[in-house]
Amino acid sequence: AIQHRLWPEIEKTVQIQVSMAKMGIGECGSGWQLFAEDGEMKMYRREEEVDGMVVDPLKAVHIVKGITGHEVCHHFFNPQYRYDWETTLEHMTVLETISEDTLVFLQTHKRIWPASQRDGLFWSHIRKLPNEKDRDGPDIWTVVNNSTDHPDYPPNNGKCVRVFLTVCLLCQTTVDPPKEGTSLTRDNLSCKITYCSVVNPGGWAPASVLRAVYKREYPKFLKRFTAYVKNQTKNKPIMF
Ligand SMILES: O=S(=O)(CCO)c1ccc(-c2ccc(C3CCCC3)c([C@H]3C[C@H]3c3ccccn3)c2)cc1
Repeated sequence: AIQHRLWPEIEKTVQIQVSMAKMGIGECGSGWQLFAEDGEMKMYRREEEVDGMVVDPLKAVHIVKGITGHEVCHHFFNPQYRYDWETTLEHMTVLETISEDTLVFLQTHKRIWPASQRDGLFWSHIRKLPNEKDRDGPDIWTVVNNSTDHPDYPPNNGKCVRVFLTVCLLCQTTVDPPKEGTSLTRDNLSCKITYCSVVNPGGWAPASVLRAVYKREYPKFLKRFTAYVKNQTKNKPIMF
């Protein structure tokens, strides 16, 4: 197949992001502070600024029962579900369908006072990865989102400030085998979700405001998104 212009960047970014997502918090370099915890969900951030702007990297780990990594990534990647779970979204369009596993999105997020409204333009790629720990075990699934350019939508030419983001959702499914002679049900499934994101707000916004927004929005986002996937899949056949 002919190679798309973004393919080399996608390949490299996915490898880097997946290897970073696989690292434990300890290995990931120091400075991670736990800033939110809710049951199995733990959220860490590092306080970092670039040109005086808050770009705090975020790493969240969550363990959710009853769903698979494929189901989580499927609902995160596909545009048709996004308005159901992404509450800060004002508008979303797919600018380009590079392939069935690679899309280019343009999204505007609801304005967060006193910051000006933001939009994001990024490629999104979904991929199944071999399970290196357990060759017979379920595959690992990932979605990587990374800011990119598009000739028709240059940054900051309308009402929105363009954010620059890199996001990696990495999902590892675990199956606890059912008792002899009983069939596999969703009670035998659990999924370890690692969500990493770095969002550069693109234009100045008060650090205190941004950190308050992140502290409120990220836990809400991950809880709402995982609850959405559980609800969407509970009466459907398991998608491995
Ligand atoms: O995981 S994704 O790819 C899912 C596709 O939508 C993703 C996630 C988050 C963002 C995003 C973009 C802008 C902002 C801010 C920056 C200054 C003012 C708006 C925030 C901050 C507000 C925080 C936030 C955290 C989680 C969810 C939404 N909102 C987040 C974009 C994409």
